[in-house]
Amino acid sequence: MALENQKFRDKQAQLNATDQLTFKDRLSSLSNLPRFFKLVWQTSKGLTIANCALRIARSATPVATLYIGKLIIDEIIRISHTHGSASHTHLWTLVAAEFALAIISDALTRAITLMDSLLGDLFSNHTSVKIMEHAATLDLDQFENSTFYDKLERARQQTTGRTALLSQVLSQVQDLITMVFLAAGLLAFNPWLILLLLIAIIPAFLGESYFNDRSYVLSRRQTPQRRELDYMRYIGASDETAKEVKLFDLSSFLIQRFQTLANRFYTDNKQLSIRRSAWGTFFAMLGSAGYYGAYVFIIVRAISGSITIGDVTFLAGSFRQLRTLLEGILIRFTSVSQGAVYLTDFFDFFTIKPHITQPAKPLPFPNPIKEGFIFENVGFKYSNSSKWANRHLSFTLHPNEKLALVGENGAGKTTLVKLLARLYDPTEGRILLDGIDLREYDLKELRINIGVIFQDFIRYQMSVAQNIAVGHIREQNDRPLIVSSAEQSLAHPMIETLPEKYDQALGRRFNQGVELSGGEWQKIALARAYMKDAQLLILDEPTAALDARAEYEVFQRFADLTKGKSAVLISHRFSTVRMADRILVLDKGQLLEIGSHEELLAKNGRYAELFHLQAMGYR
Ligand SMILES: Nc1ncnc2c1ncn2[C@@H]1O[C@H](COP(=O)(O)OP(=O)(O)OP(=O)(O)O)[C@@H](O)[C@H]1O
Repeated sequence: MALENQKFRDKQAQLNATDQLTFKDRLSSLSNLPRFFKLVWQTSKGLTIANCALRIARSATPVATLYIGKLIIDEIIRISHTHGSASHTHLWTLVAAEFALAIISDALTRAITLMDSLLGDLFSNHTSVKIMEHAATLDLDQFENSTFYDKLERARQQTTGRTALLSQVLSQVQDLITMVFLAAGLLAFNPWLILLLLIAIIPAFLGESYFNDRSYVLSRRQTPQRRELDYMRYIGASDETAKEVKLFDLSSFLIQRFQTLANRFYTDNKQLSIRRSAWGTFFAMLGSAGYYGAYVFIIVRAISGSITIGDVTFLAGSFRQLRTLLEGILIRFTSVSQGAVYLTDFFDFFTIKPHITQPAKPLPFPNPIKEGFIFENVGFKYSNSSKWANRHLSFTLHPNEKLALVGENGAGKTTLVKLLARLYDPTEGRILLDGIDLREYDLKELRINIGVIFQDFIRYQMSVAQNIAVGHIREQNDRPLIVSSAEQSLAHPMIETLPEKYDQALGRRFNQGVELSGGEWQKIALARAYMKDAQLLILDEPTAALDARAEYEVFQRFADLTKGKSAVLISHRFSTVRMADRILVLDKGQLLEIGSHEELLAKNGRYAELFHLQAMGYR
């Protein structure tokens, strides 16, 4: 079975527009259901049990109602044969029983709907949390891969879409039990009726099955476009993009692109829907023919006197209900198996494993760092690119050293610091810390000891305090630490001017949020770096948005604050760069020069060239 499952998965992975799922694939996708129910069970044991119990009770009511109906009719005929002289008590007792049953049955249906919706909401929350938890363990590299994104997207859809699957499977079981009761009556009368029923239903089932396959294949093929459509919808109407959309007058460009995509969806879906509807009508006609065939048969038997009028109503009622139920079950089978196929995507997401993981025997991070970080012929290639972003990098970042990275756009500066923070592992070569491969160290400790602020830091739509605390979220309640971090990054005076100070909500997305300027945001982001006592501080263009005075002050302080620590700075401003102990010049991912400001000027190489170029601009 495991092998079968694996084969099925492999097949899923290769699925493209021309592939179709066979009946066998559908059946094998049902093997996802036990895992699915395990998740449901984990969501709420109480609600799951209550739901099942109510459904079992509800499944017995249709046959009981029909049978009481039959007894009522036979009783009426019996009384009418006596010209009304027989006692009516039994008749009214039967009517009262049917009435009570109708009320119970309605109440059960409503209770089941309630249970379904409660359990569905909880299930959706539970699986969303699971997805977030798992996504948090994955590598940055995996997030940058579009196949991964499609998987994540499909898994996300499952959290809400699959709640329907839950009630479908439970209804399926409930209807099967109901059918057993009803079929028992029909079988006792004439087994051929059951055969007639099957002949009437099977074409409809096969048709439904075929069209569900087609719509699954279509929807899978459309996943990337759907993401693009959502993206268009987002940039067409969001607070973050409104400024540019207005200034560049992008709305008609975006709308046109949205419409082209949306129309393509519509055309593809329309063709399928029309074909589905035409065939559906034909199969429904076949079903009706089967039903009326059986009806005629029952009537003929009643005329010949072999069954009572009560039997006719019971049998015709049973047959009609069985047909509806069986049709429902068969049609639902296709959507259940389709749902189960989608579940494969959901469970597949959880099979994606990160590569950057905790080593089997993690070493404690050295404190203090004694020999520093040594790059040994390090090279790195992004998995979605054939180009080397870094290559042949060999240098040492000494303890307490302030190293600046310089290079043109795309030279590989950010990539280098991502390797230092182990957001990626080198494709070739290795990075040593105190003589031991970085991969040997405890990952959590490593992240605590290396503080990084990237140029594209996130502006969280949360309070000022929370925006700073994200630098070391464990300390989110340590207000004095948050304030002192803000003082160090020079954000404190600005925060003091905000109406709610540290509790001020930032960003416009939520009520009463305040928007900050680019430089103010940058000071807040810088404060994150001071939240933890990291031994290596990495600032990737930390001051690009700061004015000249603020930048000067930040770096005056930075030198003080990073005493006894190593720091890596990325900057395009040479006024900042020259404050570093050494400067590493990168060109196309490779090390071109390394040395102090004076040494590199004396060398008169690329650094000197870039420095003079910028200095000229100020003269
Ligand atoms: N996530 C990614 N996937 C694929 N390629 C990437 C990715 N990020 C960067 N690159 C590529 O790697 C190379 C180095 O990029 P990197 O961001 O390290 O440059 P940088 O020196 O920091 O540039 P800048 O000064 O513009 O910030 C570039 O050619 C870039 O196109």
